[in-house]
Amino acid sequence: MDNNDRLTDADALNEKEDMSEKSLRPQTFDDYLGQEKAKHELDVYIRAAKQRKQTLDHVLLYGPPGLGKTTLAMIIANEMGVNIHTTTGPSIEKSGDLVAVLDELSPGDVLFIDEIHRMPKAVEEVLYSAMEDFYIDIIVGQGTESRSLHHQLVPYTLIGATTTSGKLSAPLRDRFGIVEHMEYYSEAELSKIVFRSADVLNIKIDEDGAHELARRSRGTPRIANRLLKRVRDFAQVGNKDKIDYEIAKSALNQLQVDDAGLDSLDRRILKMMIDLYGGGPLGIKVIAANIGEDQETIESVYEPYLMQMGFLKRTARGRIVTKKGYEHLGYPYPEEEK
Ligand SMILES: Nc1ncnc2c1ncn2[C@@H]1O[C@H](COP(=O)(O)OP(=O)(O)OP(=O)(O)O)[C@@H](O)[C@H]1O
Ligand SMILES: [Mg+2]
Repeated sequence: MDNNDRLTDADALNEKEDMSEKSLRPQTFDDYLGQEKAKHELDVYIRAAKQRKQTLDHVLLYGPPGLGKTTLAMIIANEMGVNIHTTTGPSIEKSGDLVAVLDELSPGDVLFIDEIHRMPKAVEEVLYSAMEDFYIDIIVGQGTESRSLHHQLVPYTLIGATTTSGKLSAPLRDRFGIVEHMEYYSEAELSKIVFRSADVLNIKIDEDGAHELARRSRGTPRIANRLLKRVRDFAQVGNKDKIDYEIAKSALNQLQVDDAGLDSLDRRILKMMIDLYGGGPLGIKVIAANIGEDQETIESVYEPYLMQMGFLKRTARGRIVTKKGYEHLGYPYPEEEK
């Protein structure tokens, strides 16, 4: 099965969906639901920076896809009253690309680098001084003729986003004054997000319908929004003018999202571990090889949610399926020592 088509895949969207995401994207802290800790801290730092008439310190946002990192970066720029320039780690191939991006900034602007852990090492090293002291040493000429030019930059705020902070080198990580971890959303928060999105998209949904969607959205707003649109299709075709519990439930079942929000690939991981390896312990490489997904995706997308749900546990010897995981799949739990 092509994993890019998976409904609960929170990763990058095609352009069409991205367009409608824009209208769903909250613009202010008030509209940005959940993430109370990050929101509160950022609100304090932003107000303090504004009072001092300084740029905001560099911010690192990390957490699984679809939890609102890009949205939060845009809100930060918005609340600071500055422009945001957006790029991605892998698209900055050479240090020259980075210089070009930095030279476009006006004083105080936000530079948002998505997937910052995938920036080439050579570029990353140039970024160190650009972050710390707002300058870059540019090497001109070749061999013995080469010399370095001190290139001054305007003060700016770098916001980096990454799905796993462990992928970031220590020197880069240390240069972020503010580090915020994005949490999975609670059902109550996701319900509110579903209501807000339904309102924006002109979809009628009742309390129980919204709750059912929220419960099965992997704690992830992007998935909640996507499921909402698909469930609306089922409601429309079934001649219902409002999404209620029954429609939400039957649509989500047809979409193969189970009542813990697990999709077919989540379940395949657990099943494989039980059927082939007695529930573990298993190394991440073996899991990735058996599932046919790359290790980074397993580690940043699937594993965090399975662990959050308590279906998977990390031990010193590797990953194991928990009793709760066995029970969720309807397998008997082998009671000997695990
Ligand atoms: N706190 C929130 N409140 C309401 N809607 C939200 C919130 N966070 C995210 N969303 C919705 O979820 C969508 C995805 O969020 P966003 O693109 O910011 O995620 P991301 O963390 O940047 O994901 P990725 O790692 O894939 O880049 C947004 O378009 C928005 O509609
Ligand atoms: Mg993003």
